[in-house]
Amino acid sequence: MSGTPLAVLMRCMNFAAVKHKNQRRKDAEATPYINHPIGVANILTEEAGVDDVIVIQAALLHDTVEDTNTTIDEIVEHFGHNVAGIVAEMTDDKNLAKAERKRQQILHAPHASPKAKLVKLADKLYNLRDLQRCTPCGWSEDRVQEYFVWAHQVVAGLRGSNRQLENKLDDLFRSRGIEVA
Ligand SMILES: Nc1nc2c(ncn2[C@@H]2O[C@H](COP(=O)(O)OP(=O)(O)O)[C@@H](OP(=O)(O)OP(=O)(O)O)[C@H]2O)c(=O)[nH]1
Ligand SMILES: [Mn+2]
Repeated sequence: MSGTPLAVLMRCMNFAAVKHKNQRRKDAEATPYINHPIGVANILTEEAGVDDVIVIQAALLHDTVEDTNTTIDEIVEHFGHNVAGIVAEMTDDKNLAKAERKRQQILHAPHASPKAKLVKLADKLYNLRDLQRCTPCGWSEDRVQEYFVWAHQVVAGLRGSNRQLENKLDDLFRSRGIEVA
């Protein structure tokens, strides 16, 4: 928590890298998983004009609790309540069946905090671009298209948060034949 903003960000990046060290993305190249949280943080600074360090910290840490053994208490201890709150908002309940988890994301999106909405938009933008880049191992074309349709429904609940990200997401949805309002 203490330290210059730069030191705090490097501590987050290091924490996420250690936590995700054995994970790979689902693409054929098995890209290191850490590329994703770093890429989400980079979208926020480079493409969304975000300069709130709390949001960038949360972006770097956003999948640690959902996808590794990290607990929210650990995030609180190392990075404080503000960051931990956003990470909690980014964490799906893995006890729920997948279809229900996906439904919950659509339902919860409109009620997310403004900072969590920014991270959620950047997360979806990264994942949709990743799907355009290459199909994850074992995914059919239909599954890819279903992810776009579902992401469009989640993004509907996040609108009004960041014009640049929403415009780029809308371009992607249109490229997939999904009508945007
Ligand atoms: N597009 C893409 N996604 C990959 C890849 N490797 C891992 N993922 C992750 O897979 C998740 C989407 O896959 P699903 O089958 O829908 O979800 P699941 O992993 O939770 O079962 C995303 O998780 P998430 O970050 O929690 O996001 P979200 O599901 O909440 O959008 C995404 O980060 C990849 O190579 N390409
Ligand atoms: Mn993610």
